[in-house]
Amino acid sequence: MTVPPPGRLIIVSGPSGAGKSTVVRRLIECCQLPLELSVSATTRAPREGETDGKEYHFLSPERFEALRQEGAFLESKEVFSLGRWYGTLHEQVATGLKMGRWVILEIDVEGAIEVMASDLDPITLFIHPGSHEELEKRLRARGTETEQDLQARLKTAAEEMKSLAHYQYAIINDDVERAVDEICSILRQSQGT
Ligand SMILES: Nc1ncnc2c1ncn2[C@@H]1O[C@H](COP(=O)(O)OP(=O)(O)OP(=O)(O)O)[C@@H](O)[C@H]1O
Ligand SMILES: Nc1nc2c(ncn2[C@@H]2O[C@H](COP(=O)(O)O)[C@@H](O)[C@H]2O)c(=O)[nH]1
Repeated sequence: MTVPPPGRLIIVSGPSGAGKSTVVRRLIECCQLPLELSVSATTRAPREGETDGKEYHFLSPERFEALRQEGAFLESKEVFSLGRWYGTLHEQVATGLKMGRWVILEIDVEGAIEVMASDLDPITLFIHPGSHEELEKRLRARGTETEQDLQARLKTAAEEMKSLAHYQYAIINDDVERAVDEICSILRQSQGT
């Protein structure tokens, strides 16, 4: 039986609305590496068009807390301080890495810093849109948040920008295809290291 080459862990963080999901989706489509997204668990409600198990595992607060108590999460955070939890499941990561996949965690800064301190040796990327004005424009255009939620996301964004120095690479997502090319080159260069 052939043993697959070892997998890698990749962390993608950045303010809500920076375009992380858009860029990661495209990266997985077009970068010739065995990339896969780790599907996080969350207690937030699904948005229109989101499917359980695809964008997230949508859980009740009780189920999420039970999993937390069991130690099922590599990390979990109450992102935006609005009572909604998000977490990376150990099993998602372990299964992907064992199969030689390059597993992408799309997670907030606090969760990312926790994973950086582990022995998983992640490649770390911080995606931002170039300006706070552009971020607000994108979040408003996406139209998925209430005004209260949007304001919480913008406030958190200002805080998250201060953590950019914790990351190995900062990517400006001013153009999706350009950002994807840049990230794909970074990942390819790290192959074999
Ligand atoms: N380079 C870009 N230029 C203009 N609009 C963009 C760009 N990249 C993404 N967008 C748009 O910005 C919005 C936010 O993108 P996306 O949902 O991917 O952000 P995100 O960082 O994953 O947000 P969240 O953290 O809230 O999940 C979307 O409507 C998306 O189509
Ligand atoms: N610490 C973690 N943060 C996570 C995880 N999954 C997503 N996120 C972060 O949440 C925000 C908001 O996501 P949205 O889908 O509600 O727009 C996003 O910016 C991610 O940074 C996780 O498992 N752990």
